[in-house]
Amino acid sequence: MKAAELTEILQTNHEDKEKLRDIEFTGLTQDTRRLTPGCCFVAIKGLNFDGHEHVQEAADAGANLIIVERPVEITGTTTVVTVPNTYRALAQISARFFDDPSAAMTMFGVTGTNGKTTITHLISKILDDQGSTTGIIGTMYNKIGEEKLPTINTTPDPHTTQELLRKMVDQGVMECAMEVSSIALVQGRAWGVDFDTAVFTNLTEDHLDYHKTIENYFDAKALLFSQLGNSYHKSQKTKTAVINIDDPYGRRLIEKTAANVLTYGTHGQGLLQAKNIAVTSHGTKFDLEIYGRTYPVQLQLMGDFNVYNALAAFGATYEHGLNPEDIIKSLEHVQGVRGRFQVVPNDYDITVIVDYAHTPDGLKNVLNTINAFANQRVFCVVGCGGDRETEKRPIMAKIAVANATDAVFTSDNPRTEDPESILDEMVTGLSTKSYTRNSDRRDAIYFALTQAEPGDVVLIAGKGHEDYQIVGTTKHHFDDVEVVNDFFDETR
Ligand SMILES: CC(=O)N[C@H]1[C@@H](OP(=O)(O)OP(=O)(O)OC[C@H]2O[C@@H](n3ccc(=O)[nH]c3=O)[C@H](O)[C@@H]2O)O[C@H](CO)[C@@H](O)[C@@H]1O[C@H](C)C(=O)N[C@@H](C)C(=O)N[C@H](CCC(=O)O)C(=O)O
Ligand SMILES: Nc1ncnc2c1ncn2[C@@H]1O[C@H](COP(=O)(O)OP(=O)(O)OP(=O)(O)O)[C@@H](O)[C@H]1O
Ligand SMILES: N[C@H](CCC[C@H](N)C(=O)O)C(=O)O
Ligand SMILES: [Mg+2]
Repeated sequence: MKAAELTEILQTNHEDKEKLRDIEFTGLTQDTRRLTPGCCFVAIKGLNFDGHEHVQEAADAGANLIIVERPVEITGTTTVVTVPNTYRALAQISARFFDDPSAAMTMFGVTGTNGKTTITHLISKILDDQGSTTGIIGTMYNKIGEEKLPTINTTPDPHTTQELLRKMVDQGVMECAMEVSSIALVQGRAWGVDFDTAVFTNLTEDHLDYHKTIENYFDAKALLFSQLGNSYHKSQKTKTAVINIDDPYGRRLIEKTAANVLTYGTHGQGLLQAKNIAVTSHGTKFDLEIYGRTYPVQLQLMGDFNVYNALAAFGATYEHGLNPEDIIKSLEHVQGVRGRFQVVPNDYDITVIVDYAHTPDGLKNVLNTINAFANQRVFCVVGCGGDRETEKRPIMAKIAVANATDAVFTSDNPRTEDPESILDEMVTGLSTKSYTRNSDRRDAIYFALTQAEPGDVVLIAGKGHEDYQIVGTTKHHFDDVEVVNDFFDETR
């Protein structure tokens, strides 16, 4: 790529623009550990490292161009250019380097505390059923058609994102549903993506260790909506915001966007509404109303919260031009998303549910859904992740005690924290009689399953699809569903 192209997109002074005139680069990276000769290296200041301290390494390894945001000293002939914000520059250069793939397809960005993974999968399923080949970027994996690639973050860094989007376009993907986390929005990971549709699910307490206040957390989510249509991309696509109007933060978001807005809800407001919702142990029924027309819907997905997820996916794909009957048919066929209200079949008439609820709101919703059909005991095995916000710990424990007959507290991913200290924080203020505690997750699951009688429900919350447990800095293999199956294989 000719660096001269960057003069249009980078905020540099005249002198630096001149420097860019005659350079070319063959690759792009923000990590010296992955640098190839002839490439452009962008120095990022992270939480653990500062790329600016690695610029000499980059030059020595043969970088043709180095982008920085503060003065650096290097020996050698590599060209160094300064911009105000290297993360933004990385997003912009990545989009250009991969020839702006998001502009060549329909991009659905989904943000909110809970429901992102579910909604991206629903959108993808609806479109696949219409014969599309779709992509997904999110928590569980990045998906290009049938191919699933492992991922570290819910929303990858901008370089990885653009590289993925380019692969998608090259492989015939025309639509991509992408989870956009609040942390990613603050860090500018999604800057180079030209979204057509932005979906807002809900906003409740989460990630306060990172954002500090709920207002900052809201401001982060709002960036997806304020940036919609304000980008420097080549395309002139129509922009749509699909917003949950039952959520007070959703109502505030409407003011933040210049895009067309489709509101959805279940409380009698919204252009798109669900009415007469009935939850059973086999699924959820409701009437979907849009612009004065009503359609009956029978989801296999459980829980009120999945009605919201279905509305969000309906709204996004309806605005994309799909026929309501076709969308509903697809929604009705979805059996579930892995680790989200996943029922683990067994021969003992115990309803075992593995669910990714790892926030207070998520846990409350899942327990409410269970209580709507359960008529015997409800066990709730749950923990809270280490090196994450501590505020949610006692709140989640109280929700478990209040909404389950038997609360069993255990470890989630303790990471570098002491598992017993996390449990101490969870049970603060609770009577010791109201719960059982065992920091070994396998033992805690076995304990609940041993106690359970036919007809009881056992919810195992917090880790959903995860097939690992992070203890210290080591990732061990651990899979809630597998542990449940081991129990039934071994002990009965
Ligand atoms: C706290 C946080 O957000 N960290 C993210 C951040 O890492 P970091 O700031 O630690 O980066 P760093 O390791 O200090 O490196 C800084 C720079 O120096 C470079 N470097 C470093 C060493 C070297 O020798 N040479 C070199 O060039 C690195 O490549 C990098 O460019 O940038 C990385 C690349 O984008 C992310 O993978 C990483 O996410 C970590 C793994 C993480 O756990 N993040 C969580 C908090 C997160 O982002 N979660 C959200 C929400 C999840 C959800 O709700 O679903 C998510 O989107 O995943
Ligand atoms: N619309 C919703 N409202 C509230 N809770 C929900 C909703 N959808 C799902 N949940 C609960 O939250 C859990 C996580 O759902 P999902 O993975 O779809 O959310 P997410 O936003 O992708 O989460 P993450 O931020 O961890 O990626 C589910 O297992 C369920 O318990
Ligand atoms: N995206 C969230 C997921 C939390 C899942 C839970 N199992 C944990 O590890 O705390 C995070 O990384 O904070
Ligand atoms: Mg997710």
